[in-house]
Order: sequence, then structure tokens, then C-alpha cells
Amino acid sequence: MALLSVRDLSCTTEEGTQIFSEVELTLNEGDVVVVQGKSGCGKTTFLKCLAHLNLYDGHILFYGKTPKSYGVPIYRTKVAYVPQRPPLLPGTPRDFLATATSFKARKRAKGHSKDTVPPHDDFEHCLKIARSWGIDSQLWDRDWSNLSGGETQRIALAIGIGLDTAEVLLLDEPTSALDQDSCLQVERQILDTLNSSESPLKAIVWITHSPEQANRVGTRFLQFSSGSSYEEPSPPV
Ligand SMILES: Nc1ncnc2c1ncn2[C@@H]1O[C@H](COP(=O)(O)OP(=O)(O)OP(=O)(O)O)[C@@H](O)[C@H]1O
Repeated sequence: MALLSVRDLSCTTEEGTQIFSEVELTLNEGDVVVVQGKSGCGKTTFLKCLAHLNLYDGHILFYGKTPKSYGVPIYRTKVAYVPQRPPLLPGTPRDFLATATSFKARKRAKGHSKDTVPPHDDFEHCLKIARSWGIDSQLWDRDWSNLSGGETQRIALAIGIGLDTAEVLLLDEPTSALDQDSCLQVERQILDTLNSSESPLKAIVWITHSPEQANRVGTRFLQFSSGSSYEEPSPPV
């Protein structure tokens, strides 16, 4: 059975402007679907629809079931969106992580009872991933607003991977603020996590404007254009 099945998906703004329509995608285990297209063509909106963060028409099924049948908060821990620029949250990344790790839906998604989850494991795992990308532990105690774009991006990604609940990661230009070395390091870790038997991660949908990155990470290539999408048989040249 498909991990995620997207049928006849369309999205319209509150003002009635259609962003895209008739998008189809069947996501299977091991897929890294690279999403490309011109600025403003609807890529971010598509990922937000997949995460059930945006209203849409059409059908999104996770293992054949609707997001609502899992409960949307639980669904979002399994099909997790990592934004390009995390919205300016109050407080520090450590505050955010504390909230995320105490989130009951996450505990239920991991199959733990309320009292048996050791939140420090999650903390340490996220900190360890971020540390391997050059993020000093002290940055977790700095307000989000005082972190650089690249620091913010790496911390958000470390949380997305380190919380260890996502089966599908929806990555929105995850390395756009990083230098080349950091970008390659982060790419490698994400793909290693996907290939690790210890991680629940099974597939990734990855927006990038970089043809080189698309070539490095992609196994499938979804192009957004003229209000819809089509799959390319090979990576962009
Ligand atoms: N809530 C909203 N209300 C009205 N218009 C919106 C809303 N969200 C997105 N849009 C519009 O929908 C279009 C698609 O936006 P989206 O962010 O999905 O594009 P994108 O392909 O990810 O762009 P980029 O590559 O620049 O990040 C844009 O024209 C954007 O202004």
C-alpha cells in the first residue's frame, strides 16, 4: 500500500484564486520526491496541504486512511512539515522542543503512555544532530529572533529529524540559507536517516531551487507549472 496517496488535489486562496489543481502523487517507501518550479507556483502550499496545514480539495490518504481518521495532530507528527523559515516563535528553540516533546499526540504516536516517555532522549537526540552540523548547544537557549537564517534552518531540521516520529518528511528548501559544506553535510544526514533501519522515516518530499541538489538527493522529480504538476522521468539537467 502507498505511504501517501494524493488524488486530484487542488488549492484555492480565500479570494478565490486557484493556486494549483489536479495534482497527483503516489509516495512509496524510499522515495525522495524533489519538487521544483518557478517562485510562486505553489510548491510550499502543496507541502502545507500534504501536512494538513492548508485547506484543499481532493484526497490525501496516509496508508489508505484520511488525516482526520488518525487525528490531525497525530497525522502531523507522522507527515511532518519543516518550514523554510520557521515562523518567528516566541522563546528559544529549547522552549519549542520542550513543548514538542511533551505533546501528547507525539507520545501516542510513539506508542508510549503518558508517564513513560523520557523527554531527555529526544532533547539529546536533537541536540546531537544539530551539534554534528556545527550548532553549539548554547544556541538552543537563544531567542529564535536572534539566530541567523542558517542556524534557524539547521535547528528546525534537527528537530524534524530528531523527534523520531515522522514517516514522511516535507522539506521546504531545507538548505537554502546554508553554505555549500553545511548543505552537503545536512543532505547526507537526512539521506542517512532515511536509509537507517532505526529511524521511522520512510520517504521525503523535498522542495529545492537547486538542480544540483535535485540531482544529488532526488529519486523522483515532480515539476509544478501552469497551475498543475507533472512527474519528470529524470532529474533536471
Ligand atoms: N494564504 C494565502 N493567501 C493568498 N495567497 C496565497 C496564500 N498563500 C500563498 N499564496 C499565494 O499562492 C502562490 C503560491 O505560493 P507558494 O508559497 O506556495 O509558492 P512557492 O512555489 O513555494 O514559491 P517560492 O519558490 O517563492 O517559495 C503565491 O502567489 C502566493 O502569493
